[in-house]
Amino acid sequence: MHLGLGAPFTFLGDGRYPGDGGPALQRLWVWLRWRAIKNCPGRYTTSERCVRTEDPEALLARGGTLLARPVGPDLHHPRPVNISLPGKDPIQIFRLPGGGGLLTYCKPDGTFVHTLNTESGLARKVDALGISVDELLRSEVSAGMAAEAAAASATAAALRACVEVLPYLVDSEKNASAYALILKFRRAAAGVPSGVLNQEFGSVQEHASTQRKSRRRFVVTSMLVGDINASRSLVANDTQGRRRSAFAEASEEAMPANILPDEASCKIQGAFCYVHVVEEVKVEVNLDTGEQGFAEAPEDEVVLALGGVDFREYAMVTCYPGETRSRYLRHCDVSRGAVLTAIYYLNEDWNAEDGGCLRIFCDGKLQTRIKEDILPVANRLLLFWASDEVPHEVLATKRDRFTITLWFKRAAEAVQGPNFLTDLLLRHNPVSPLSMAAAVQAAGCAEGVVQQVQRLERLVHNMEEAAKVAILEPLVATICRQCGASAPEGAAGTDEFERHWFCLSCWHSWDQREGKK
Ligand SMILES: O=C(O)CCC(=O)C(=O)O
Ligand SMILES: [Fe+2]
Repeated sequence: MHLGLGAPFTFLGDGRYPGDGGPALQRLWVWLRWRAIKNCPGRYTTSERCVRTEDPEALLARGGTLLARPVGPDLHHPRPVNISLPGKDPIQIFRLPGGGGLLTYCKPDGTFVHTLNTESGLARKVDALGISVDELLRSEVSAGMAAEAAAASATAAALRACVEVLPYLVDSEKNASAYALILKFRRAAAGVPSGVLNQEFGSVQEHASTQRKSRRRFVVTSMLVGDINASRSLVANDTQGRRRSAFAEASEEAMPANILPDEASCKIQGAFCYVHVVEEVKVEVNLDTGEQGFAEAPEDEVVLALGGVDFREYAMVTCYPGETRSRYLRHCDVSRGAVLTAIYYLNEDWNAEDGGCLRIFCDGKLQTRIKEDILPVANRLLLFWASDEVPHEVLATKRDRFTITLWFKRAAEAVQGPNFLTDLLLRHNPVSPLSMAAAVQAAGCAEGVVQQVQRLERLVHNMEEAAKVAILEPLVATICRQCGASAPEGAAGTDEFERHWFCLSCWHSWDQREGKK
């Protein structure tokens, strides 16, 4: 039997992660019934009783996913990696030919809980377990045929690259991005001799370790795009030749901080920056201005509009697969309560024939006049207001199309809504150099609320997404929206404060004030 390593990436699963694994994973998928594990994209578990008593190797053999143990050398036979963590059930991982894997918890009563993992799901799990990806990859098949060896090394390189990037992302970024990262790296890896890949990824890793804490986000983009240089800020000339900075105050320190996080506060080489903002100008990024522009940055409407934008949502790496001619119909980015959309494109050698333009329409609900078609070429940063003034759509793409998107929002927007505490801790980041507490303070929250945010931040620090949700949800349900007290005895508000929780003492002080009137 041949496992078809020459045709990897054929996993279809439930259609949410096409290509995020190989034929062996697909075979497992159709053989047993799997259900998604909550908050763990690309990971599934099965409740089929018949496999509970079957160890992973027996299960894989019975499912036709594993060949009989080889007699001679050099047959495709994955070996398991065993992991024992103190206080946890032992884990056994089989990485499957072509990508993805079976991860099994071995219970003390002799039963097994099997999980099916797409390649990106596996990458996230490896990252969360803190195990060495090399160890896992050593279990990768060593294939005899050249084409198969190349495919196997492409999947291995992609997995390694993804696992190296993940520690620099926060949980929600990991969840949103791992799949796109795997696809991106795999494409980069296919056909590239592994020596070259190692060089590329190696240098990033070196860079990453020196920058670890302070500039994590920079690491990610620099890794993906390669030619983005650290510098100060984005300074631009508008069509009248006036120098303008799209980003905030004219102080060197505040400048990169206030609107874009570290990675984008850079000199963007060869990029165009379309700022569909106050005036409809197309501004070209001046490549050589460096810092000189700052002092002249005008106190104009752009600066005003971006003032108080203290939060951004997590960075989202997106892939629009070419295979399915993916597109995104006309819409405005209003649902997130953001002020500014920033999209960074990652596609080398993109041509008009590849489709996938971002089409921006002229302002107006029924307006069909096209303002601009923007090719998603590598290293292009696109900024536009996330308002109903900028209707746009992504035209059908013929190639896989990769982007990183950030939404920037004002503090007041970020702390709205009954679930704002969970939202803050799971989906939002303060714009550097603000700490979360400082940003929440700037949003006008009471000191008690700021302290709760700090406490909860510490509590869930370094936890996996699912654990964070499980811990935060019951805790925040009874925190007073007004003063931040933990108040199981309180009561929810009404009308526009429906589902907002308030402590008895806050209710009491409002009652008193009402009484005095
Ligand atoms: O990828 C793009 O060019 C735009 C995507 C978009 O409009 C969105 O995510 O809201
Ligand atoms: Fe959009």
